[in-house]
Amino acid sequence: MQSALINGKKLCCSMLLKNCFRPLSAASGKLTNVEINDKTGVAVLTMNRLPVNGLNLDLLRDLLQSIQEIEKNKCRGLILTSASNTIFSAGLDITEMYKPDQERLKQFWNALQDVWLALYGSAVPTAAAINGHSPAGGCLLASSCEYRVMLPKYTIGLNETQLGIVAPKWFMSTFRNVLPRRIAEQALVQGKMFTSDEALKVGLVDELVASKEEALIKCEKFFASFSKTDPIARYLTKKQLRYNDMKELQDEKVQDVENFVSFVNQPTVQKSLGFYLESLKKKAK
Ligand SMILES: CCCCCCCCCCCC/C=C/CC(=O)SCCNC(=O)CCNC(=O)[C@H](O)C(C)(C)COP(=O)(O)OP(=O)(O)OC[C@H]1O[C@@H](n2cnc3c(N)ncnc32)[C@H](O)[C@@H]1OP(=O)(O)O
Repeated sequence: MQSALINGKKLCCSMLLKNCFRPLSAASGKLTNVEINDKTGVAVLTMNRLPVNGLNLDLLRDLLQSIQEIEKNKCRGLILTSASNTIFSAGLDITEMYKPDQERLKQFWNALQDVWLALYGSAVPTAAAINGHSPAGGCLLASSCEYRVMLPKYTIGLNETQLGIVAPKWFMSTFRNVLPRRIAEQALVQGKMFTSDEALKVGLVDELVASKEEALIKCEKFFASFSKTDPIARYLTKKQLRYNDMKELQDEKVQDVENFVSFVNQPTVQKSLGFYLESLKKKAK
């Protein structure tokens, strides 16, 4: 039986998951759910916008609120996962970008920036239990965490170029923080979607496991590996390592929204998004 060291105590892994979760009510919005493991202090943040966890403005706002509440509660770790059995997140909800309301489009991008800044820069250690496909924005969220565990037979990657769109610099920095530069460059220009096995091989994910329960246990073990590390020293080290990536966006936040809005509104981009949405719908029929 697997076990993990939590607060200096050796605990059987099934004990880590059974009967010890309580909801963090302030953080549970309509589209996210947060539960804290009372034994370990680890929060599980579940995206619950089914069927595909498309990141629309509302889900992004709920995610931000949840991440902030988890930080406020000084949880020992944050595990990001999905309520779906097959999709971690389908990435940005394309309907937010196709024929958009201009004011909402700005708010949408601003919300994505804020979620990224909060997750990438979180003082609480972060991990992703990737229990399904994770394209584009889904991959961005997972790659912003410090550790990733994935289930087999799914795909993950930044596929923007395949959609005729260009991933912003901070998407690319997030990828480069995880992958060797050459692999990141090749994957980004190709818009490559990695299978779970390929993702493990290149280091886009840290481990593969057979079930969501196992993924959560692995994430708990990752957090337990910090039991002898000073939490403030840990956070300040992470902060320094990620400082340049975050500063780049913080300094250019307004310009970044403008770039996004102007890019998305280009007729050729609108056309690509329209075709893509149509192809997704046809596939669903
Ligand atoms: C010159 C330099 C300038 C630089 C400036 C920078 C400016 C920035 C540019 C903009 C960057 C924008 C970045 C975008 C990142 C993204 O995240 S884009 C989204 C990418 N996502 C995808 O490509 C995923 C697409 N979906 C799928 O591949 C599949 O749906 C799935 C594998 C996730 C799930 O498959 P399955 O289980 O078979 O479900 P489906 O039947 O396909 O889907 C069910 C249902 O959901 C709808 N849907 C799926 N994904 C999305 C989505 N991302 N958005 C909206 N809707 C989605 C799908 O159409 C089905 O709907 P219906 O049931 O038919 O209504």
